[in-house]
Amino acid sequence: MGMYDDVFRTSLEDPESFWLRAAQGVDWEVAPSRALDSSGAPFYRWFPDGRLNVCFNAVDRHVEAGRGEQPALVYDSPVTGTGRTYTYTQLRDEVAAFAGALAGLGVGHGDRVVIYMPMVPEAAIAMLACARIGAVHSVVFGGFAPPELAVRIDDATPKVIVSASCGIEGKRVIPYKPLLDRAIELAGHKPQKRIILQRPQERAELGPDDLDWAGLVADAPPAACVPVAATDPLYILYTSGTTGKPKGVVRDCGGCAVALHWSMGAVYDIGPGETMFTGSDVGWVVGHSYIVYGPLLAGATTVLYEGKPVGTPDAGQFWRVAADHAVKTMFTAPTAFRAIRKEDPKGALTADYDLSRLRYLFLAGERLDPETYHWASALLDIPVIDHWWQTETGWPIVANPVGIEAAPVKPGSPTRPLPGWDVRVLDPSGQPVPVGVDGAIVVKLPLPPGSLPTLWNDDARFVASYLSAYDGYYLTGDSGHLDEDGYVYVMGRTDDVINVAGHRLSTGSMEEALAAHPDVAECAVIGVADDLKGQVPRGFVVLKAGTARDPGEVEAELVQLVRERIGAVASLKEVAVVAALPKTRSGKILRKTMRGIADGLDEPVPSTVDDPSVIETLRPLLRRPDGTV
Ligand SMILES: CCC(=O)SCCNC(=O)CCNC(=O)[C@H](O)C(C)(C)COP(=O)(O)OP(=O)(O)OC[C@H]1O[C@@H](n2cnc3c(N)ncnc32)[C@H](O)[C@@H]1OP(=O)(O)O
Repeated sequence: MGMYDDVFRTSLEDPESFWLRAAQGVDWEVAPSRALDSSGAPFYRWFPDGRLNVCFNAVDRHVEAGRGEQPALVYDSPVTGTGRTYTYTQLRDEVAAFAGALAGLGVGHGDRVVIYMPMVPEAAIAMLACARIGAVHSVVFGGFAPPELAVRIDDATPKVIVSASCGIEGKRVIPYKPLLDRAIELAGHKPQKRIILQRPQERAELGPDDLDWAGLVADAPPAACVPVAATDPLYILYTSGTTGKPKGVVRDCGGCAVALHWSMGAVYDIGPGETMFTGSDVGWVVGHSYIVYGPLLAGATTVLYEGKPVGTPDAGQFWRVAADHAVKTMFTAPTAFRAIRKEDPKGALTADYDLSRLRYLFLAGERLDPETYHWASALLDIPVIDHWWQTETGWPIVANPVGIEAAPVKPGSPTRPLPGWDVRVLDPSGQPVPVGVDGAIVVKLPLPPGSLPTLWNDDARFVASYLSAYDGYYLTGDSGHLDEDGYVYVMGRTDDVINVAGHRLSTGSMEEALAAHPDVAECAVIGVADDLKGQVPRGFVVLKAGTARDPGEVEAELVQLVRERIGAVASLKEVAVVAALPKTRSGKILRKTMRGIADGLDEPVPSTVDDPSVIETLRPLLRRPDGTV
């Protein structure tokens, strides 16, 4: 039996000892006497009597251990032509100062702070500063439009919002202040203050409730780390559900610190002094876990990159970052590699850089297609590791744990479940499906530390969304199968959530946006396969009877409407006005059938269809975006 089998078995047979041992990798104010509290099942709590501070673990303890001069965070920004390295001492001082500024505004233990920022070091500093004083941050991805930000403000009810004057998207400067002002206007909850980081590319005009980051920090006394309960929330991160209202995934302090610290060694093979580069955004869980908390908890160096894989200015930037900062482990989404490959099919730009320190490429966020896997493997000649996880889980469920024991790779599979994750595949009646047969991928409860204990202020939705489909199991919402070696194959979603360039988006919320147009009677949004982004949404609308508008005009307005309501990141570029949508006799729109036809599958028309001719009329339009056959 191999090392992986041993560790995996122990983690499931004796989780108590396994996770208490892992907890020793973290510094505690009060060490936990036990790992798991099941008394409130299905609500589980990890390290119930432990007390710690996550910021202390991510920053201060490395200074105290004598590594204050080691680089902690490297900011690399081709879009501004600037960069900066923060040592652990410098990072501690900046975080303590900003934490002092927040405390001066009355932010304390349990208060929420929304962070709406581009990829600047101050985003990570703000997150760590919240953790330092026991406040709960909620980072909102900068690509979301004001209505999406407003919904999150209303749910998290923050005392303070931290933002910046602008973000930079390639060559475009995007002023953030008007977006923030609009969101606050739309929200019912009004935060007391907004702190704005002024950037030289576009300065914001500050109003009476706005405070300038630099001025505030200059006058702030540094704040000390406040120990909190391991079960206290560290952050809330919203993720798309099937309806328009996003789900506020809660992460607790103790579980997050222990699991991320453990994963840094076991999964990513990163230890103190080594460098990890995660090409993502702090607005996603990948950014929370593996740009900010994971590498810092491990005492490693993290690279925070403000740029794109291509176009800022070229497809060699990931290689430049890897070479310049002696990166050992790189982590990004498959889309980023598909974009690089499209620009530089032979990977010729790698020749310009010394990649001898790069040991691993990790990919996640969407399905890794075998073609991209083979291309990256051949180009880099290092292990390319597909892994699968979710905002809810906080760290990987399935991966090839190179820090424990590397398993043979099977392209198309992220390998086997990691220790702590008891993954099963079930049929609709709750029975395990045979090897090779697709079903719902679930995880037997309790989930390991670091995964969501609940949804913010919504225990009922937590149970309804994740725990009610199969008693005793967490429903991942992904479908797939296991093979004879226990390898997991994740094939798609079981709901209407789609994955566009590694961004999880709700077709339901796009439909809500389309339905808000005064000329739209009904609509459907489906995700269709896309060579670059994995999936892209396509919208189909039926106009209200008697509408005399030009369909092309309405289509363009609808594309713009989704951009304004959800954000450019939704990437809804195609909306078609149609005469009717295919439905069952009971009136349910046949989205799955539409999806199958659009993806070129031999999709059977269900016997419950009301009017088969509607599908036949739509078929050419579904197959080809321009309607040609
Ligand atoms: C494992 C758990 C998880 O799954 S957590 C989620 C992990 N996912 C990720 O890390 C995301 C990976 N994807 C990416 O980083 C990007 O999509 C990459 C690959 C870099 C490509 O970026 P880009 O060329 O901008 O395409 P895109 O599809 O992301 O963007 C579509 C439109 O949205 C815009 N956008 C994007 N980000 C922002 C932002 N922060 N602020 C404002 N706008 C943004 C883009 O500019 C683009 O706009 P447009 O349609 O071209 O006008």
